[in-house]
Amino acid sequence: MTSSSSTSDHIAFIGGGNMASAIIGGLLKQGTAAGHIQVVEPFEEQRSKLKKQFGVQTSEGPSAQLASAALVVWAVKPQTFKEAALQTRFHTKHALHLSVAAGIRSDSIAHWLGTERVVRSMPNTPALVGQGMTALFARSAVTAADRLAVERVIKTTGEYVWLDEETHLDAVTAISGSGPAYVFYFIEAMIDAGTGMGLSREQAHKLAVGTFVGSSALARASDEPPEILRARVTSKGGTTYAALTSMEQDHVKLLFIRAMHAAKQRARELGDEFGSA
Ligand SMILES: NC(=O)c1ccc[n+]([C@@H]2O[C@H](COP(=O)([O-])OP(=O)(O)OC[C@H]3O[C@@H](n4cnc5c(N)ncnc54)[C@H](OP(=O)(O)O)[C@@H]3O)[C@@H](O)[C@H]2O)c1
Ligand code: PRO
Repeated sequence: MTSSSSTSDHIAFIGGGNMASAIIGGLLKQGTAAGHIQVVEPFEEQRSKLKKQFGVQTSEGPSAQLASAALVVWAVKPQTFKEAALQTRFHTKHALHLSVAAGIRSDSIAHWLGTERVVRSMPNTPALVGQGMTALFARSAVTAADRLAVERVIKTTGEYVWLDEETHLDAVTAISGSGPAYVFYFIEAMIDAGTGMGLSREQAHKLAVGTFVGSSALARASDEPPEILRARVTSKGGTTYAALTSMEQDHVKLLFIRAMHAAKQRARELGDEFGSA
């Protein structure tokens, strides 16, 4: 840390919604004291939930107390980032800043906060169970010690990868940031199909979720690419072949790829729309 930075291990979250909760959950599970976490969250109901679920300190708006935070995690929506930053910047001058916001570029964040010590990230909600995937990008002024401080937080939520190019964060957003929603969408479809075929919802849920968990574990453990793993399931003239042929005829893969391009495009638009200086 630089001489001007806070040396405490206190962390402040600006915005205490879904993503902040997922990271806070990871931090607490890995032994961070709840008293070392403060959350600025304007929504009363959400503040009560955070206090009840995690025992962290909360406040409705930014205050001088934020000065004790060595790290400030920005977990507000892209649409409200600028407003929140301008309200908060006076109290967080000496902190290192970590943004999880989609699209908002580090140039904007550094400008709004008046500091170059900004790391941008794209986590995902499996962080809540310690199985998140996060990509990180550091501005050039971010020191090795700052990177370590960020890694200490992010590794409580799962795995991470550093990116050399900030623009790649938009692709990460489309793949792993939004990715859990695609997985849940396919799980939903499998449950709907299963119940439509006469299984109970409970049975279909167990089968669908277990299939995703098992297949992901197999893909991770295997040296072979997913095409080969898929081929092993697909007996000639069998049931999987029938399903995959149906999907190919309906261009499911193409449409799915197109959907991820739409997500990437939206990340870029969010940066353009809400990230101006
Ligand atoms: N959810 C994900 O899977 C995910 C994954 C990766 C990255 N992200 C990013 O994480 C950020 C937060 O997303 P989210 O899903 O956690 O959204 P969210 O659940 O809506 O949380 C954002 C919270 O910030 C609060 N807020 C609004 N203005 C504020 C201010 N001035 N100061 C402090 N807090 C304020 C909101 O309160 P109100 O509701 O009262 O406005 C809300 O509770 C976004 O930038 C998103 O791109 C999300
Ligand atoms: N959730 C945020 C969004 O939908 C960013 C990635 C996941 O915009």
